[in-house]
Amino acid sequence: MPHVERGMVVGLFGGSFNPPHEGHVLVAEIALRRLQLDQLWWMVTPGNPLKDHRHLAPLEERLRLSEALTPDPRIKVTAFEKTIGQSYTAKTLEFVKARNPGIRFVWIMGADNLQGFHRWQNWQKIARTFPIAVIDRPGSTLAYLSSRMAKTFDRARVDEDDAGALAFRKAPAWTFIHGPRSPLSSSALRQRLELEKCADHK
Ligand SMILES: Nc1ncnc2c1ncn2[C@@H]1O[C@H](COP(=O)(O)OP(=O)(O)OP(=O)(O)O)[C@@H](O)[C@H]1O
Ligand SMILES: O=C(O)c1ccc[n+]([C@@H]2O[C@H](COP(=O)([O-])O)[C@@H](O)[C@H]2O)c1
Repeated sequence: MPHVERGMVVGLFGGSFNPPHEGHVLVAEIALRRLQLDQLWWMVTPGNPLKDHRHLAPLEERLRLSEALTPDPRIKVTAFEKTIGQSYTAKTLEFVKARNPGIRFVWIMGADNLQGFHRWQNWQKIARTFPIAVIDRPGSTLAYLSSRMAKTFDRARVDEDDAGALAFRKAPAWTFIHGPRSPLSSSALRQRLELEKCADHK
């Protein structure tokens, strides 16, 4: 787990990063700036519990590519979930919180994940324990209108103009951050790579 100093504000950005891309970097940059983070932990998951792992690249490769994409020293690329044997976010966050007293954490995710957040293990516990920042993504901008998470925690929504203080709010507290958006996705990149491979073999 990355080293932190007491009093820091740390964003936790979990993902498959299969492969990582500039859309992820944009999310990290927006989160660092708008949430006024001291650090952002780019947490490469051993495997999203809800995704098929057949096309998941090895963790070492996803780590290496993530590191190459993120020169900002405030971004700490880590795969500590593998070390602690965890892929459920609720469990990981419980562990992180217990190990780091005096640190303020914010969970960060793209707007597409807001739509399915109610299928995550102990999702309500996550939302009642950690402030959450949802970053806009093409195709999911209106997700907050329909998602179960947004409806359940409607009254805990914080105006994005106050995102800089989100880490200091008592959970449940969440915000939806609009701003520059990237249409990139790992699945599109994987598809393109497959097509290129097929073309090479012709
Ligand atoms: N272009 C993007 N804009 C905003 N958020 C994004 C973008 N791409 C990924 N994210 C967010 O980054 C986190 C990690 O995403 P992930 O590694 O699954 O990438 P992905 O591009 O969504 O992958 P896939 O296409 O395989 O589902 C998630 O919270 C996801 O919502
Ligand atoms: O804990 C869960 O049930 C859970 C279900 C789906 C996704 N997650 C986490 O959400 C993060 C984003 O996942 P992904 O695959 O969209 O990049 C990553 O850290 C996953 O481990 C967690």
